[in-house]
Amino acid sequence: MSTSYDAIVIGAGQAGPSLTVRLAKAGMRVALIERKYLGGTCVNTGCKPTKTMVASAYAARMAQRAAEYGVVIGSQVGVDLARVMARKDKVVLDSRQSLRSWLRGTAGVTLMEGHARFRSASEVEVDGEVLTADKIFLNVGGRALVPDLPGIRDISCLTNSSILELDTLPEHLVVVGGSYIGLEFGQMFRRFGSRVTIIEKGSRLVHREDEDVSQAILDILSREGIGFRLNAECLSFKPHGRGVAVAVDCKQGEPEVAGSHVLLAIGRRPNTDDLGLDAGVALDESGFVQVDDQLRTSVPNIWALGECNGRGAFTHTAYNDYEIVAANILDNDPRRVTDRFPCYALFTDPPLGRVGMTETEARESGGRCLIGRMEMARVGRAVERGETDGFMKVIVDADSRQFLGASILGASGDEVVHGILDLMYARASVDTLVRSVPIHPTVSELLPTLCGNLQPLK
Ligand SMILES: Cc1cc2nc3c(=O)[nH]c(=O)nc-3n(C[C@H](O)[C@H](O)[C@H](O)COP(=O)(O)OP(=O)(O)OC[C@H]3O[C@@H](n4cnc5c(N)ncnc54)[C@H](O)[C@@H]3O)c2cc1C
Ligand SMILES: NC(=O)c1ccc[n+]([C@@H]2O[C@H](COP(=O)([O-])OP(=O)(O)OC[C@H]3O[C@@H](n4cnc5c(N)ncnc54)[C@H](O)[C@@H]3O)[C@@H](O)[C@H]2O)c1
Repeated sequence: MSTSYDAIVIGAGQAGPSLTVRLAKAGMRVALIERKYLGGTCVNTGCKPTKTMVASAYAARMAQRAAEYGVVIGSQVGVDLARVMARKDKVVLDSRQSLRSWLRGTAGVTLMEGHARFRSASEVEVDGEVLTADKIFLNVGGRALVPDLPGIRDISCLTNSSILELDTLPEHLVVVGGSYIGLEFGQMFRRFGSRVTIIEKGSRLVHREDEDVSQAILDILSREGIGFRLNAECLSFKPHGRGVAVAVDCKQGEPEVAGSHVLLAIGRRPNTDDLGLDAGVALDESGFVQVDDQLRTSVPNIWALGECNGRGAFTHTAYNDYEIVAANILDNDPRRVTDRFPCYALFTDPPLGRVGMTETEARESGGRCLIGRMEMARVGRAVERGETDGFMKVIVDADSRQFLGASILGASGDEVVHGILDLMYARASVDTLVRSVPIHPTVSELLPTLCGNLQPLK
């Protein structure tokens, strides 16, 4: 016995729910299967809880700096982790609940709880129940990578999910991995009052960024009292007192870091190993589903969206995958993955807003480029806010005069970078920005000045 649908969506992450509703509104009978929490990583263990906690950490930091602003706080500033977590839990639960109401309230949608596994290219099994459909969409996302590092089975180690359940503040949090997850959690817990050491295998933080960006972030976080161990090439763990000792085998410094807690933040792996994909869907060597530019897999009528296809590891890329698939299937609009520009932010304080090429990539491209750079200390609004760390950098094609990329590390950098991103989508010339009249006093108001002083990239 099986139940037939027009479409099956596996995973209620950042693409699945929107696609489900869109297909149902087009008249299809759609089954959406989720094995854990509606909203997937972003809502439950990713963006939403972390940015809610980053907001608490920012409040703590501003309270600690209050005297610099002439604000007097009577007693010592403290952080109540239980209340930080309760605030985070409310934001997460509200979001999950509103998603549930939306899906339950949409005619044509059947929401199923359970783990989905393929039986054949058109049949999926959930807890013994078999579903069939002509069209199947994978939105299964990913989870923290926890490799079998020496000693890891002898200790208790946190991931981005379990750290969100802590009820006491770590005395000394050792973070393994100096990229998005490690830096966001590292700065947050430092501001809550933990001692924090970040261990990174590479020679610098956020290695995808330009060296000046990596260095500036290291300097900013070091000034907040975070310790770093770079070049930690040979990692191992062992129990130590009530905590963990992490052997780092660096070329210099102490060979071991002992902490009360360890957070592993060394990347993600796709949830494709337990889907029964031997039904024929091709994976790459890291387990990501292979897709074409319109997100079709190697099996006709199976699509893969979001992090599991290896074409983006962000909420906005997963959501754009939904837009691409819906446009192709329902609107006869051939949208493609390669239509989008890479963009993301690192939500440290100050944040890093990024779009398009780095300076290094522009140099490697061999094209004729222009570069502009300005320190945040020159930006009036940053001075007024007392947040002058960082700099802005733009890269422009010298021939077309269109933007190739930008790195905005500084106050509101995550927002300011959209001024450049919008112009990239408009295929507009840098001169459009140079001639614009921005609002004073904002950080964005310095973009025309920055872009009016471009130099050849050597
Ligand atoms: C700590 C952290 C912070 C982040 N911060 C940001 C940020 O600020 N901005 C940003 O853009 N991105 C951020 N990300 C990345 C972002 O969360 C992910 O890229 C995004 O959630 C991926 O969405 P997705 O739809 O591909 O998958 P997911 O959101 O992971 O959803 C997949 C869903 O599929 C379900 N599932 C898996 N297998 C099955 C199965 N066999 N049967 C049924 N259900 C299944 C899972 O339970 C899950 O609910 C962050 C990630 C982390 C870990
Ligand atoms: N702000 C955001 O948008 C945001 C925030 C958090 C996470 N994310 C998403 O989550 C994904 C995963 O983030 P991440 O930070 O876990 O992974 P990552 O792949 O970005 O970085 C992993 C880091 O760990 C280091 N590393 C790997 N093995 C190591 C080892 N044995 N010892 C020490 N260091 C080691 C790597 O050199 C690298 O710097 C990102 O790709 C991103 O898409 C996004």
